[in-house]
Amino acid sequence: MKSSTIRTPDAEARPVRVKAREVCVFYGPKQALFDVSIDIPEKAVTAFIGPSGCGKSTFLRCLNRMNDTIEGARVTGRIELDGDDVYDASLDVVELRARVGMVFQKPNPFPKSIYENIAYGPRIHGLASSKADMDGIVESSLQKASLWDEVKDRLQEPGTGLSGGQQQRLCIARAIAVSPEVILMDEPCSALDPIATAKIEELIDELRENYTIAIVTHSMQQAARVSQRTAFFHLGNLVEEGPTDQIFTSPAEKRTQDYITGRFG
Ligand SMILES: Nc1ncnc2c1ncn2[C@@H]1O[C@H](COP(=O)(O)OP(=O)(O)OP(=O)(O)O)[C@@H](O)[C@H]1O
Repeated sequence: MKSSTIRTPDAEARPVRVKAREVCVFYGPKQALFDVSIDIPEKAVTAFIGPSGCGKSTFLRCLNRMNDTIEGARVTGRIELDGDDVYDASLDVVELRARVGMVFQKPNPFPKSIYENIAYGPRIHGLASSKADMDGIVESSLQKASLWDEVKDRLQEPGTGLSGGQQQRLCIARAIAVSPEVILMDEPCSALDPIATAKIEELIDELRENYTIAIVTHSMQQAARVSQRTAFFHLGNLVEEGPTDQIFTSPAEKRTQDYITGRFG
């Protein structure tokens, strides 16, 4: 596939980082996704919305092969990251998951210190050649996740001792620490209170300057606040996708209109 660009409402055309074509997913005999094709541009947030069970998380997990970990799951079609076939048999999946990081619904820090939560990934990927190097990666990752000031004096304390919102920012810092190109977020605020949610949304907005972000959200308000592009899924189909303001104000499809006006969902 040729490289291309895509327009986001805030800026000039952005290069496409992730290309999915005719992606189908099966869980055993049951088909959960039907021929999903989408381009995801860099330095923008793409939101996946739609009613429960429509396949948003399933599709997100295709992008870094997290579905490989689900027994009976099968993916067909093609997904490219910067032109590389994500499902190529010779591709190193551990490497892929460093390039395409993931943040989950419930914050899931390792049962280790705050420092170790960040240092673990860079260590296994050989990204630091000295203790000073590693200290630098830990600090800059926590800075980028807007957590440094809150934890700099307690780096040796357990990550699990932080508040829910801090834990989620720790998980974002952990993803950032291995220098990903893409960050996937699966309802990253669903376990958080409104103040912690606002902080994460602010952070997502900052992160998009440097990363390609795809986020699954149940909240249309959140999609409208944080994303530049929105994709609406229904019953395993990608119904339509486009600039967020267009999807919310003048969608092309009646099903999208019905969903965003609360007629179902
Ligand atoms: N591990 C699994 N095994 C079998 N079926 C699954 C599995 N995970 C998801 N499914 C099914 O695939 C379909 C899509 O689920 P998915 O979780 O991707 O939807 P979703 O839009 O993210 O839903 P929600 O918003 O409720 O999280 C659903 O019918 C679901 O039951």
